[in-house]
Amino acid sequence: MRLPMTASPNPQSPTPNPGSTAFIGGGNMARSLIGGLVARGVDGDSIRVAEPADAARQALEADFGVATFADGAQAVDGAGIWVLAVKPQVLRQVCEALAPLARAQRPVLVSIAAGITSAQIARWLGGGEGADAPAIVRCMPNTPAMLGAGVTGLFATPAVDAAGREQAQALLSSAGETVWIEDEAKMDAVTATSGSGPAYVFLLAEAMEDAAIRQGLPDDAARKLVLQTILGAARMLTESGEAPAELRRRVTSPGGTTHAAVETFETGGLRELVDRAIGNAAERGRQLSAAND
Ligand SMILES: NC(=O)C1=CN([C@@H]2O[C@H](COP(=O)(O)OP(=O)(O)OC[C@H]3O[C@@H](n4cnc5c(N)ncnc54)[C@H](O)[C@@H]3O)[C@@H](O)[C@H]2O)C=CC1
Ligand SMILES: O=C(O)[C@@H]1CCC=N1
Repeated sequence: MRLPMTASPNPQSPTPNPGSTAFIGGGNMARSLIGGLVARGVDGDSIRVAEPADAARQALEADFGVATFADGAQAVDGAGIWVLAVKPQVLRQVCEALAPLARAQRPVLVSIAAGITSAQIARWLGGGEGADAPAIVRCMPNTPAMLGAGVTGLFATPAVDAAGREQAQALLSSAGETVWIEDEAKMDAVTATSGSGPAYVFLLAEAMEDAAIRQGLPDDAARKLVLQTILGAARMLTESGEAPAELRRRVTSPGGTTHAAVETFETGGLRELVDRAIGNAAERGRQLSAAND
C-alpha cells in the first residue's frame, strides 16, 4: 500500500502534463470515474487524488493503484486536468485554496458538483478575463459510471479550447455516454434527470419488490423478478430503437393485467408526480448554488 506522497507542490509549474489527472475529493463519484478510467486502460500512476479521509485514500490506492494525497495542492501538482469532486458545500473553500496553483498551471477544470455554476468556480479561483479566464467544464455524471454505463451532461465555458473539450469528453466517456449542453442554465435539469435519476429507478425497484412480497412472493423471488424486469426493460429501451410509449403499448393488452396497473399509475398522477420530482430536484440545484456562494 502506498503512503500519501509528500512532494512539495510547484506553483511555478508552467507546463502541466495534460495526461495526468488530479481528483479533488475521492468519494463515491470520484471512485466511479477513476474505476472507469482504470478499466479503460489508463495507468493508475497518472491519476492523483486528494482525499482527507485515510480509509478512502487507502482503498483508492489498493483498488486502482492511484497516487493519493491528504492535501489538494500536492495532488494537483503538474496535473493538466483537475476534477473537482467534492460536495457543493466545500467547493468554494477548495477552489480558493487552489486558486494560486490554478493560475500558475492553467489546467482544464472539470467540476461535477451539483448546482455550482462555472461563474462561481471562476470567481473562487480568482477570475480572469479573456485568455486569462479559467477553463471550466461543468459536468453532471451519474453513478452507473462505475460500470461504464453512466451518462454525463457537459457544459464548457468559452475559455475551454477544443483540446480541453476533448480531454473532458475523454475523461467522462470512460464512464459511459456523454451529452454536450450548450446552455449552462440547463445543467440543473441534467442533474435532476440523469444525475439523480438512478435513485428514481432504485425507488421504483424498492416499491415493486415490497408490493411483490405483499402479493405473497418469497423475498428472494421478488428481488430476482424485479431486478431482471428492470434490466430487461432497460435493454429493450436502449436496444430496440422503439419509443418508450410504443414498448409500453405492446405489453398492455386491452382489459388485461398491465392495463389495470398502468391505469392505476395514470389516474394516481404518476406523470405529474415525476414532473414535480424532477422540477424540485432542479430547483434544489439552483438553491445549492445560492446557498454555497
Ligand atoms: N453521488 C452521485 O450520484 C453524484 C454526485 N455528484 C456530485 O459529485 C460530488 C461528490 O459527490 P459524492 O462523490 O457523492 O460525495 P462523497 O461525499 O462520496 O465524496 C466527496 C469526498 O470529498 C472529500 N473531501 C471533503 N473535503 C475535501 C477537501 N477539502 N479536499 C479534498 N477532498 C475533500 C470527502 O472526504 C469525500 O470523500 C458532489 O458535488 C455531487 O454533487 C454528481 C453526480 C452524481
Ligand atoms: O443528490 C445529489 O445532490 C447528487 C447530485 C446528483 C446525484 N447526487
